[in-house]
Amino acid sequence: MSHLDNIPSTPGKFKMDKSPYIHRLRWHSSLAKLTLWSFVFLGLILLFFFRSPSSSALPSDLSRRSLRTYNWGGPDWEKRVRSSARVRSRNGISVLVTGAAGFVGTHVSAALKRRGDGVIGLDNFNDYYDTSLKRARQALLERTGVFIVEGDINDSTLLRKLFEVVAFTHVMHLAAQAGVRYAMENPSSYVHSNIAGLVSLLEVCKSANPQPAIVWASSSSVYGLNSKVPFSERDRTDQPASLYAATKKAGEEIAHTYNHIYGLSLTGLRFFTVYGPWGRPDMAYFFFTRDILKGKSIPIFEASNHGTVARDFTYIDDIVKGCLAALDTAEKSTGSGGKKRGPAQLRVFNLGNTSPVPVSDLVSILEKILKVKAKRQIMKLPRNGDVQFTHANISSAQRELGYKPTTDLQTGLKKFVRWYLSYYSGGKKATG
Ligand SMILES: O=C(O)[C@H]1O[C@H](OP(=O)(O)OP(=O)(O)OC[C@H]2O[C@@H](n3ccc(=O)[nH]c3=O)[C@H](O)[C@@H]2O)[C@H](O)[C@@H](O)[C@@H]1O
Repeated sequence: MSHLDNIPSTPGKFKMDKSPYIHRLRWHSSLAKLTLWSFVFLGLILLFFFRSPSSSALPSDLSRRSLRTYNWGGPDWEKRVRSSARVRSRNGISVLVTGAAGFVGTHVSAALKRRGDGVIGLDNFNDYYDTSLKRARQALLERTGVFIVEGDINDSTLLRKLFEVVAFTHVMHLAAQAGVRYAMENPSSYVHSNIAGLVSLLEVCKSANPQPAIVWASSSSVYGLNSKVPFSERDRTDQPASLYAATKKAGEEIAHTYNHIYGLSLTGLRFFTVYGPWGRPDMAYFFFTRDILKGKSIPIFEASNHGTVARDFTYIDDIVKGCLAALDTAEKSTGSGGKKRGPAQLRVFNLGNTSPVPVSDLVSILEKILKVKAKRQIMKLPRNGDVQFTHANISSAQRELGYKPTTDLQTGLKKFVRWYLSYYSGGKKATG
């Protein structure tokens, strides 16, 4: 019997003894043991959080994933950061890319590096989906010379350290809790990443000297119940249909505040259902592919009265071009030392494809490419945040960013499937 077995788990486990004296003695000794073990336990927890001076300790009331600790710091680490952030082309920029092991983050980081910009990635490698895919993306970036620092955007000590080591000219902020439906399961992770994380990042950016210009990922979901099509940046965005959308909308308002008070240059990009190679396994096109190949049935949502559900699916390469153009046209922030010195740029752009495709057509395209008939299971659109359709008006991005999507869904899905088959035939399994 282990000595741990003596510790009562609940006061209810105490039995009444005949002698009140013996009872009191036992009670006192048990209480002493309980106190002792409580201290030992508390000590262990504190040791866990503070064992390294360069590890981050985060408030415990946030999401489960934020309790992780990360190791960073030291001369070797700083050397890697500097080398990765070194600008190698004339007029190049140095960019901190948050969410660099994510789908869009990986593609944007690689594209920036390819043209000679300095890039440092930051990612917390959370387990919202298969982390081995994130690690594979990390390995891919490492081969191109991009170092991803492991850490959370809520860790302001780490962020400040990064700005101390590198005078970033730009921040490409892509770290977020993504996914529309998962917000019902884990609401706090959306608040943690998309609101608290954004504020933590902007706080450090506003105090940096020089302040960087920031481009960040908003979402088409901010249009929510808006029924005016195509969605224009001027349309109302005050009817979000999911908590995810609400946190992205909150992000846009927070961006306004930091622009207004501190002179930060801020550009929000409303992405429309981005897809492509190295994509996110939680997205429909990805798990439809997996399940069609497995012979599993796939749920296809349909609105009431057999209404079509459609998305303005946008190919990753088009999105990357939009991101780079947003960075290149971003004006400098105007503040310094946390003080605004003049008005600064504040923009928001739709980055979509401008041709919505019904989800059932997406499935037909996949069937053709995979040469497998899907087991379609038509379901009512769940009332958990999904909107019936999205459709981007991109004239503003076209005018100011030179943004012009060129990949249709069929071409883009072919490229995705080619990647999917080669990635998962290389011994990797699509889990889920
Ligand atoms: O555009 C955006 O801003 C958003 O795009 C996607 O959200 P969503 O369009 O809902 O993408 P999927 O989850 O891949 O769904 C695509 C379509 O398939 C439908 N769907 C989804 C899941 C399913 O089981 N069946 C089904 O028919 C959805 O209703 C939707 O019309 C991303 O997941 C969000 O992170 C992103 O912010």
